Amino acid sequence: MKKPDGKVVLLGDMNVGKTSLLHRYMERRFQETVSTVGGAFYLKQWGPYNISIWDTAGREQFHGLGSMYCRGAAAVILTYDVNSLQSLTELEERFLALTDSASADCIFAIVGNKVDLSDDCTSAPDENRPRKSGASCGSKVRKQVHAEDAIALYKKILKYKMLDEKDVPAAEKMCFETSAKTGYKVDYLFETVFDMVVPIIVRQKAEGPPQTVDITDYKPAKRTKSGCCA
Ligand SMILES: Nc1nc2c(ncn2[C@@H]2O[C@H](COP(=O)(O)OP(=O)(O)OP(=O)(O)O)[C@@H](O)[C@H]2O)c(=O)[nH]1
Ligand SMILES: [Mg+2]
Repeated sequence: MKKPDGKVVLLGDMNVGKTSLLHRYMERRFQETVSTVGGAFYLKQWGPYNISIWDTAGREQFHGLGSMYCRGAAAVILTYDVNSLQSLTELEERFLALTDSASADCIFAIVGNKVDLSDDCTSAPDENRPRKSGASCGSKVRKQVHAEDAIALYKKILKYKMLDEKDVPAAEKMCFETSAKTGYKVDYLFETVFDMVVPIIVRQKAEGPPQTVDITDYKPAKRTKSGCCA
């Protein structure tokens, strides 16, 4: 297997459609999924580079693995379901801290999936009315999360990472709405992210492997009978 040059990780609550987005992009179809256990990855050739795209489990019981998958990541795709405000809230409360192990110049994309269930309900919410889950809008449900909510989260992420807005891609560019079911904006999402990841890969390669000690390589010195080291 070719060694990946860079890493992109999908994070987000269970059921938001991370696996379905990856299937749609890599296999060009929408198929029934089972809830992910642990994590899995695909390799994507992008120009001269191999990019690994990691699909992680949203289930709480696998939460501890998240920061391991994020280690050294050049991009993190934070995914929510546009019909679940809770799934957006979880990104900030549960998933953002997992990205501490990502590359220092990691880019963040925020993706609202399942727009096919509500895409005729894009008008701004009535601020005086609570956002009721499942409220009807024509034949579809009213969207619970709007583009401005995702943009607000992006700005919170910048604060959390202590990044200046002028040094990173604009929020409007990094917040996407997709449908893994219809394929809406799925290619656009991944390809925008891959293009942005290339300069990070180039820098990571120029700097060489991270200066860390691999403790699995450690072999204790042989002890002689007298207790001194050989
Ligand atoms: N209508 C619609 N359903 C979707 C879409 N994407 C995913 N689904 C459905 O939502 C459910 C969950 O999708 P998954 O891709 O397994 O979700 P996940 O985020 O990988 O979930 P975990 O692996 O548990 O973290 C499945 O029944 C999918 O068929 C979409 O864009 N539109
Ligand atoms: Mg999954």
